[in-house]
Amino acid sequence: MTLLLDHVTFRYHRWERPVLANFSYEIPSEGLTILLGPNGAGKSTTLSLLAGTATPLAGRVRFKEAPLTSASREFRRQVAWLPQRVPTSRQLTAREYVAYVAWLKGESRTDAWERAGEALEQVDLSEQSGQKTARLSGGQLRRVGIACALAHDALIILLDEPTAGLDPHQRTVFRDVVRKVAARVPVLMSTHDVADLADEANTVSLMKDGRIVHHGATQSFLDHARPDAAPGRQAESAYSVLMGLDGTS
Ligand SMILES: Nc1ncnc2c1ncn2[C@@H]1O[C@H](COP(=O)(O)OP(=O)(O)OP(=O)(O)O)[C@@H](O)[C@H]1O
Repeated sequence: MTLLLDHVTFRYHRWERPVLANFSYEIPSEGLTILLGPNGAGKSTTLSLLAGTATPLAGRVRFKEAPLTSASREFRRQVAWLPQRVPTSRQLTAREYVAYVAWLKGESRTDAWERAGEALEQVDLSEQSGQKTARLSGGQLRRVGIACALAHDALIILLDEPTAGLDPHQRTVFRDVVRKVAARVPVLMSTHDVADLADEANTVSLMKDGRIVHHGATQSFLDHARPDAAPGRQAESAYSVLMGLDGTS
C-alpha cells in the first residue's frame, strides 16, 4: 500500500509563500508513524493533502502508484481521515453513527450494523455503543472516529492531532487503542506533543518549516538524545537536538 506526496507544492493564498515546496513524503506501509513538529510546521497541511481534502498547486498525491484523481473512489473507501473534530451527528448513537458511515462507504445495511458493533468493541466502546454521540467525551468521540475507519476496512488511517485537548487518562486510553489498531492497519498520526511518541510508534517523522528534518525508526530518532538526558526524557531530548533547540547545533 502506498500513499505519498510526490514533489508537492502547496500554498493557502496565491500571494503567500508556499507552506510546502517540492515536498515529498511517503507513509510507511506498516505500524504507527508519528508526524511530529511544532505549531505551523505543516503537519495538518500534509495530512489534508494526503487525505485529498486539499489540492496541490504542483506535484502529485499518489495512491497505490496512481495519481489521486484516477483512484479517488477507491481512495475514499480505503483511506480514513480523522480531523481533530469528529463530525458526528449528535442525535445518533455511537453504533448508529459508525454503521451510517460504513453504509456511506458501501457496506450493506446489515453488514454495516454488524461491523459497527465489532469496530466499537475494538476501540473499547462496547458499553457506550447505545449512547447518543452528543453524550460522549472528546476522547470517546475520537475513538468513534477510529471505529468508523475500522468498520469500512480502511487500508490507511490518518489522524490529525487526535490527542490535543484530551486529559491524561483519555490520552492513555486513546494511545492504547491506536497502538492496537496500528498493528493491523498503518496509521499516520500528527502531533506537536513529544509525549505522544511514548514507546509505541514504529516510525517518527519530524517536520519543521514545511520540511521533513528526520524520518526513520523510533530508535533512530531516540538515538539523537543527549547522552545525559534523564531517563524517560530521551524523546524530548532527541526532539530538541534535531530541532536545534538545545544550543548544541
Ligand atoms: N487555512 C489556512 N489559511 C492560511 N494559512 C494557513 C491555513 N492553515 C494553515 N495555514 C498556515 O500554514 C502553515 C502550516 O500550518 P499547518 O496547520 O499545516 O501546521 P501544523 O504543523 O499542523 O501546525 P499545528 O500543530 O498548529 O496544527 C502555518 O504557517 C499556518 O499559519
